[in-house]
Amino acid sequence: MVLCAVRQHLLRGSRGAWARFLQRQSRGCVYSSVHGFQLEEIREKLQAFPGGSIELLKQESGLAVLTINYPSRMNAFSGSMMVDLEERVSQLEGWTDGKGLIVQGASGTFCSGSDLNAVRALSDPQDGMKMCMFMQNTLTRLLRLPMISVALVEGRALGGGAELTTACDFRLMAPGSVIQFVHKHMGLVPGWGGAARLVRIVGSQNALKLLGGAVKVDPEVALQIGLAEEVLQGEGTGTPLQRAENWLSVYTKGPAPVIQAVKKVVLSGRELPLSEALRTEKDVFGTVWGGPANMQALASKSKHR
Ligand SMILES: CCCC(=O)SCCNC(=O)CCNC(=O)[C@H](O)C(C)(C)COP(=O)(O)OP(=O)(O)OC[C@H]1O[C@@H](n2cnc3c(N)ncnc32)[C@H](O)[C@@H]1OP(=O)(O)O
Repeated sequence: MVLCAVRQHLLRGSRGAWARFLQRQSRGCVYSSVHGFQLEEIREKLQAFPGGSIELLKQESGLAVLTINYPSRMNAFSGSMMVDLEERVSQLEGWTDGKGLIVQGASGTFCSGSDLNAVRALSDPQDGMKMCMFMQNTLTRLLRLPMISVALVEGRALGGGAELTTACDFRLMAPGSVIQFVHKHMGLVPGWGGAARLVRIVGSQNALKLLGGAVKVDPEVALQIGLAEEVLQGEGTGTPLQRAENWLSVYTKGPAPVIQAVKKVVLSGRELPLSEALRTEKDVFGTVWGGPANMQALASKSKHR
């Protein structure tokens, strides 16, 4: 089992509840050496397909912006960007002040999936499986970050790009944007965990329609089926990113330990059997009970009218 320094840190001290949750969930990853997954080997293979980057901007407010940046290929994922993403997720795992995350694409479009040049070169099934395991691990860790995450979809989210949106807690769509699981047209199914997550977000009937028909999902349909939370209307009220930040700020207002605890209890409820989820909730509760925010609220005799 490869365990990065950040997650080793999480396994210690005051973050015991979260550490136990991650332990139960294979330390946040799905695959390890037990499954034939060799992190360094696949990293090296992916690095052979360079281009683009994944930018991370952490703000003092506790909000971070992750940008998929390869505009000349409509922000397709090169191999080196897959490695970049894994590194950025590690940085976010170690961010004690983090409360919220927005994932966006550069230059007004989200992401057109994996870079078809890399896909062609990695068309051997064994390589495909390795890439798939690598991205499943990374996107699972992204979804399990102890902060509230939003995919800001402008332009197109295609293939792996559509899968990436499902690794966030919420999806906000700009007018005219599209989420499309184009895999069927490529003779594929999702491999980055997008199908499993999509079923949990929109239900199996809707997921079957979206994957089976490679349907172009516009914001209105996305709202109807619960894929998107909101369409970011409002010309003249700032950029889509500013509007997404405003939307997210409602949920990230307050001290980081409390926001992180909220995400942790929801995540354990979503992922664990009830008895285990209840035990995790108790553990997380113990980290905020009698904590600074709790004591301050009690001292100010707050009323919730
Ligand atoms: C498990 C993962 C599964 C996957 O993700 S498989 C990949 C699924 N994605 C795709 O098949 C997207 C293919 N691309 C397209 O359909 C179109 O390029 C797209 C995104 C609708 C944009 O169309 P247009 O606006 O007409 O622009 P365009 O086609 O001229 O594209 C601009 C430049 O971007 C490139 N591009 C777009 N998507 C790419 C991709 N995924 N991999 C590699 N290159 C890609 C495209 O080749 C073009 O480059 P160039 O200007 O011809 O050098």
